[in-house]
Amino acid sequence: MKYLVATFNIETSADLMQACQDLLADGAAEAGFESFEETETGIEAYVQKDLFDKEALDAYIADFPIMDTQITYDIQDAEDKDWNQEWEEQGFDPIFVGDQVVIYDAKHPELYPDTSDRPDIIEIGIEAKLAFGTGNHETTRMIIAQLLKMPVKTKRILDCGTGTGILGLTASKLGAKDVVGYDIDEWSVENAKHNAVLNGVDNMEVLFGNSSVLNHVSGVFDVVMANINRNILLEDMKLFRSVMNMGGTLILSGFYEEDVPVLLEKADELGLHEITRQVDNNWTCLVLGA
Ligand SMILES: C[S@@+](CC[C@H](N)C(=O)[O-])C[C@H]1O[C@@H](n2cnc3c(N)ncnc32)[C@H](O)[C@@H]1O
Repeated sequence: MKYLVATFNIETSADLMQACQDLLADGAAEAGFESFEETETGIEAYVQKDLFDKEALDAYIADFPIMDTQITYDIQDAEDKDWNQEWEEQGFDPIFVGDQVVIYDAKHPELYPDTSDRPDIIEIGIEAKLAFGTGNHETTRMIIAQLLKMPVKTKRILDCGTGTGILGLTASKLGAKDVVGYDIDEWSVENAKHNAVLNGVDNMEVLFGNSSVLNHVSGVFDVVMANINRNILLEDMKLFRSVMNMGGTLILSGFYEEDVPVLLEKADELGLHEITRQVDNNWTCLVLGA
């Protein structure tokens, strides 16, 4: 897989730098970028060559939400290495969500968790490859934590932006009747399907595409989960709402605490109300009820 690396330079005042870095990362993510790293003068990020949407990136920069900010970037081929292999070789340590769920690297037996004293714990093996979702990120863990508080047994669950499939797999292991996941990244779709097989989950369907796939999914869902980013959530909340059943729940994450008001405003327009929220390291998870 060929990657490009971009070095973004942001000219702004010192007190706005962090906000600019965060916003730029959001915008770049929509143009296909991943693996963001803050530098002293901006950010550095990687993008798969065939996923790079230059037009979207340039449009975002041209219309950057913080005034009087100059953003330039330099982009070149990333060192040609097998990212996939490097990621897999590193492995990741088991990640516990409370004492009910543990996510472990299925490729690395030496990193398997010792759960002998917790016979009831739900174990989820993930081969992450390049997809997002090992439980290492606050947003993933918060959604799982919220899911654990809900009646999931026999419910229908939708996992938007499924990544490795981790949220859908957890729902399935909690006894969901069936799960539908989707992702705009083909690699993630393959990875989520693979992880479903790995975990013996046979009631999770994984679709390729954005929220428009929901127009072709029949029936409604009891729980809709989406860990994407503020702008996509704002765009897609109406569709999410349209596939929720009466009394259904929407769990959102992938945004910062300062984004809550605008998301709640949208929720209100759609007849959704806040049930609870969780914040971890400024990342936020909102649980909304119909
Ligand atoms: C932050 S990751 C979340 C992965 C996983 N659900 C988790 O919670 O760890 C966001 C995922 O959404 C996908 N994505 C980004 N924009 C999307 C869109 N418009 N529609 C569907 N998926 C999208 C990305 O490819 C990525 O896999």
